[in-house]
Amino acid sequence: MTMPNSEAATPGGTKCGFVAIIGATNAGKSTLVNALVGAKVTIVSHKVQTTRAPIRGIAISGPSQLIFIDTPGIFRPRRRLDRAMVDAAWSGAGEADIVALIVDAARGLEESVDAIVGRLADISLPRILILNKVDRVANKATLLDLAAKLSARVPFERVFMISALNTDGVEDLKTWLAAAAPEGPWHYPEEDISDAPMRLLAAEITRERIYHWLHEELPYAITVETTSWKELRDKSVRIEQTIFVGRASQKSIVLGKGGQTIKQISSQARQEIQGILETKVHLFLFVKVREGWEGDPERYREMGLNFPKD
Ligand SMILES: Nc1nc2c(ncn2[C@@H]2O[C@H](COP(=O)(O)OP(=O)(O)OP(=O)(O)O)[C@@H](O)[C@H]2O)c(=O)[nH]1
Repeated sequence: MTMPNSEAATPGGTKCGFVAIIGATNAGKSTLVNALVGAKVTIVSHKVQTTRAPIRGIAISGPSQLIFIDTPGIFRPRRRLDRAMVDAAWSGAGEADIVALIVDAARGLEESVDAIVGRLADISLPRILILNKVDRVANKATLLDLAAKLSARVPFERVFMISALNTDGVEDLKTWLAAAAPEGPWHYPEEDISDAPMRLLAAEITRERIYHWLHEELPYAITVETTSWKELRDKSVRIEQTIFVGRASQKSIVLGKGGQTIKQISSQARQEIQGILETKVHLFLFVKVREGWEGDPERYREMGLNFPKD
């Protein structure tokens, strides 16, 4: 494995593994990475300063640093942004040390899983299969059946049956990944992991809240940037963020009637950021129209994506 950032080396016996998490929408990728990363929330951003694919989280297990590469769960991309994200996902998978396919065991072998498995066969890297949501499967024999069907399509080094939500089996998975990671220096210095990306994490939290409230009304991607971060004397933190939308009509959707929507988004995002920082947070959100950004290669680069050619 190449080590572009050798300055981050931790001397003696360290391991560092890139794990690409591949799965259909709703398979539980975020829940799993959050469970693996644990209380020590690190990078959970689509926009980390990396030349690799976007990173969803970093976990430390003994001498091993595990870096989870994000894969958006869109496998029928129509828009340019979606295509860029899917391309990033697959190129990320190609650069990883291990590819982990996560499947919603309660839904079984649906079409989207089938499509992913078909493409997985082209990647000549160690693969593992993670059957998630086993808490929702009453008949455990169906799990073995599903594992057998998927393994017949493409061989896996190992099959894990977990519940990311209850964290059942997550520790075993983490221990296995940590042992399987190749020897080498850590890619990210520990202090970088916990400090620098907080601005990105905070932006991501707001973006998630916007999607939560508006995913049906706002089919277009929006971006959020943390523009200011100040620690005040009373130890509280004042954060300013700008939400970029593609059109004026989207701006009014984000604001909502009488500013009600943005108020909800702001309040929930503030509480979540507050929970992570463990200090009082003042969050100020601004909405700006940035027309035509979907056709602007620079914006893609900012998000760590390549601009897809048609
Ligand atoms: N019952 C149960 N629900 C789960 C489990 N893991 C995840 N979920 C739920 O499944 C839904 C989707 O989980 P996410 O982690 O957002 O899935 P994702 O794969 O990251 O989704 P995308 O980012 O949209 O691709 C959420 O409602 C989770 O709470 C699990 O082990 N058991």
